[in-house]
Amino acid sequence: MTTMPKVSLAGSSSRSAGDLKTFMAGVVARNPGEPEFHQAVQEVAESILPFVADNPQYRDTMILDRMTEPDRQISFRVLWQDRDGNVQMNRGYRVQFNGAIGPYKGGIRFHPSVTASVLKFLGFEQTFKNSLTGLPMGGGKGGSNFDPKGKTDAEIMRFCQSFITELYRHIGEDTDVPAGDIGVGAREVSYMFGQYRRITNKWTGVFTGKGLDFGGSLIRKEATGYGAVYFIQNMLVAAGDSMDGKAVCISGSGNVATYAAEKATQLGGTVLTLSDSRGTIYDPNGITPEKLEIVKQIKEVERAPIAVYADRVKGASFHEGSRPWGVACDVAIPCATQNELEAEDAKLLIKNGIKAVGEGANMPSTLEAVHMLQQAGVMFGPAKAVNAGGVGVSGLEQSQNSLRLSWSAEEVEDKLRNIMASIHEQCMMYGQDGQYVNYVKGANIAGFRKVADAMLAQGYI
Ligand SMILES: NC(=O)C1=CN([C@@H]2O[C@H](COP(=O)(O)OP(=O)(O)OC[C@H]3O[C@@H](n4cnc5c(N)ncnc54)[C@H](OP(=O)(O)O)[C@@H]3O)[C@@H](O)[C@H]2O)C=CC1
Ligand SMILES: O=C(O)CCC(=O)C(=O)O
Repeated sequence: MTTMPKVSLAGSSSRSAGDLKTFMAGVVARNPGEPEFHQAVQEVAESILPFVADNPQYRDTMILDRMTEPDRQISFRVLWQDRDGNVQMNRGYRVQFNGAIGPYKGGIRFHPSVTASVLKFLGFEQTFKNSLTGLPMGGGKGGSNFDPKGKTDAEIMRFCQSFITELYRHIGEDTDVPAGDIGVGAREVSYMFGQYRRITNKWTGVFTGKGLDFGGSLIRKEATGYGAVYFIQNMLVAAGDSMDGKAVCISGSGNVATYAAEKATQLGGTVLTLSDSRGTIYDPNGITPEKLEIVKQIKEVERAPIAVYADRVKGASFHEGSRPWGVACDVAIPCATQNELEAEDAKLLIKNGIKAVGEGANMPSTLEAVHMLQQAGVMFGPAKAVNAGGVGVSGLEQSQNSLRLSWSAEEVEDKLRNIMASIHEQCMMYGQDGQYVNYVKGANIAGFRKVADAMLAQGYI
């Protein structure tokens, strides 16, 4: 039997096993000025460090420290021409966070708030999430501070083409397979895929979330929202309850929010809210399937603000600048962006008798809010488990592309349901704390083990 020598890292002072404060001091020293990344690492470290302390093969190799360091990250200049003929410049990024268990996989985000810190937090989270799906996918994330809002279709296309003219050399079906995220849907993925194909003269499954006529998978568009609600349904069933008859508050009105609302309604819930960066719409009568078609028309076709819903639907109101969390509900599904559910919001939810929170967005709750909800005994599903259905179906899209096959919607949704049930089981296995299931701990430990074991088996990587 061989023994691994101990590893030390620049910026990591020696610490006793399980010492969160010293661990985080090392992370902050190595990654200054990256608050979102620090937050994501801390959320993981809080539950993993005690587990690592009990397992010498992880403790002595400092594997968690190693997992906080991306395999590589690149940033590049993106020049594009606007509608008036002016040259505009943005910054593009790809963080290839961890490739131990498969090709890098994760979305591309176009939003003015994109920074290296935001993409590192997303790539770190993605590594654990992809591990939980059971599919061979490493973690990555990319994007740009480009703001697609108000841009013409031609401007979007020129930006996507320019972005890929640099990024194409770093991605590939067996290397790194991007997809959509905030500000990047089928339109943007298709422009990027087209430019990749033009440059390389290859048709490969290098992107997921493509158009259905050229390799996209049925149910990919719906997968993140549907998967989130399947996960929440699993949590409720495990507690002897179900989604049926529940009042549901959802934030956001993009891809994840829309299809979370659709599935929650199909399972018997009543969706009361949606939102966007301008405010919240409240519909006390519930957003029925017919009204959800109005939402899709507003958001997917007209690309207009969700406030328009209140102009078109009798009884609905728009609340400028407010979040949905003050509306009394049984289930809350934050589906917009990071840190959109803070301590004050958690307090309101608890006061109004919330039963379950499932994170559809990535890291939508602050650490303080998570702790408050857990201490109040609320079922809390973390993003890396709850929203893993999107990347799960992306993995299925990769399989279909490799096989040169297309599966039916029923077949894909069946597999999605199984993936979400399996993630729920893994969380239960590692997260049971007496009567309470700590899904944060469960998801972190289950996701961590597979990646850590793969890294250790592959040597010093
Ligand atoms: N798409 C996917 O498959 C997956 C997405 N996710 C995560 O889900 C979340 C939503 O992504 P997705 O639905 O794809 O993105 P979309 O771009 O389709 O929608 C984003 C929604 O969030 C709102 N939003 C964005 N930023 C803010 C903000 N600062 N404050 C309030 N509202 C905001 C947007 O409003 P507005 O239009 O006004 O900006 C919009 O309604 C993200 O965290 C993403 O990382 C996770 C897994 C997979
Ligand atoms: O489908 C994918 O590859 C990525 C989805 C994603 O970006 C995410 O899970 O946050």
